[in-house]
Amino acid sequence: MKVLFKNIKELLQIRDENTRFVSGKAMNELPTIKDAFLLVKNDVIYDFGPMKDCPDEAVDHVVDATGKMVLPTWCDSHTHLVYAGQREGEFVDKINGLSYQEIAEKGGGILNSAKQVQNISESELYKQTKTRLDEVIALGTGAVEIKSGYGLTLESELKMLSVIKRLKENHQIPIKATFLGAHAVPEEYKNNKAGYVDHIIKEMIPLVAEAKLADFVDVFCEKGYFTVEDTNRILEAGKLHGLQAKIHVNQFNSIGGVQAGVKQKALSVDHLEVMKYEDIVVLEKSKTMPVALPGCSFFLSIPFAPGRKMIDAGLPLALATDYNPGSSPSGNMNFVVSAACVKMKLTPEEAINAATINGAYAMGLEHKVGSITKGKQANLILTKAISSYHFIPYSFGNHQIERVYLNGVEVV
Ligand SMILES: N=CN[C@@H](CCC(=O)O)C(=O)O
Ligand SMILES: [Zn+2]
Repeated sequence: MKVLFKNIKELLQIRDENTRFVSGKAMNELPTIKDAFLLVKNDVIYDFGPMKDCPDEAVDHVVDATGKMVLPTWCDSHTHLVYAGQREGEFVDKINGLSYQEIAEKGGGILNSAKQVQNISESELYKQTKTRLDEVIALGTGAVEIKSGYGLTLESELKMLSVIKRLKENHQIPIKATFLGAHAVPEEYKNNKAGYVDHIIKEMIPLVAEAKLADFVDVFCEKGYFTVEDTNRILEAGKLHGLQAKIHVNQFNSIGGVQAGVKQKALSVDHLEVMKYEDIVVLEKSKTMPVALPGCSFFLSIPFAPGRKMIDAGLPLALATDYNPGSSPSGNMNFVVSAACVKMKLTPEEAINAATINGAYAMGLEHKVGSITKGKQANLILTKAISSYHFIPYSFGNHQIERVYLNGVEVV
């Protein structure tokens, strides 16, 4: 199957295959070609360049992109898409003055979602999640990471991971699965957190890894959840079973989670709303991708990750939605890109890099998606007719997507 996009007003995020991510000053560069063509052959980007070099060959389908732009689909490297029911009651509690921690203390929060996941069938959980996945694809997401962590029992964690496995089988976009058994301490272990950590290490991780249900291991390293010591122990166990780390750190407190992530060679450290000087410094010498989640900051009214500071210090940065029922009930990467510009003072170039190539790296998918590169999967956004790509983050709360293509085939 051959598809030719021609007369593209501007083709965004052109990279060679050696660019794995961009950092520091380079984040402010977004390589483009104006008046371009792009040829898809057999699901992948086969060729692209200026219109004057457009090949004159028979194709199955031509897309005339006059006035419109083409860019790689968004890479959302941090989501909790698998959950049951909703938690809008907590949203109202929050409006009425309760904090995230206070809601968790009275049985809401992650434990509320865990109860709902424990009481739902796998097929119903799959159905609810598939709807959300289809929605985010329509919003331009073309690669996604999905975590467990609302099961908190072996059976329910496996249920969540099995749902992710089925999504992988039935969807065209690359999906990575992360085991997040250490998301919260379940009710049964309320007075025995060490017992739960042991259960994760001795029973859960070996089974999950053996069944090949996860690509990564995650821990919510935070006061009231899991300590740095717990985190190190769990990540070591994950490593022994072939699971690389991607962890929740510094959402409310800087307690050494970033340092633990770097020590354990985590692929990413995510949240980072509260960053000390030493947290930024330790990342400078690592290959760990910092991931900011502006939707969570917006929804919980907590600080935004200091993205400007991190990029100015020479770091890379990725952006993700954190789509989940408690702290970010939205999987809209278009909003995330806008919020990063408005609230974190990223330029449109930095935000687009953070939401594409750097997001791909944060999932270990940079060889497959995240840029317009020959041989990468042809997961593409065709915008509406827009005056410049700055209009993408500028038009916040809206989106500029006319069509989404997966493997070169129009899906929306
Ligand atoms: N912070 C920990 N986990 C999720 C929120 C989970 C929830 O509130 O249900 C997050 O990434 O924000
Ligand atoms: Zn999260």
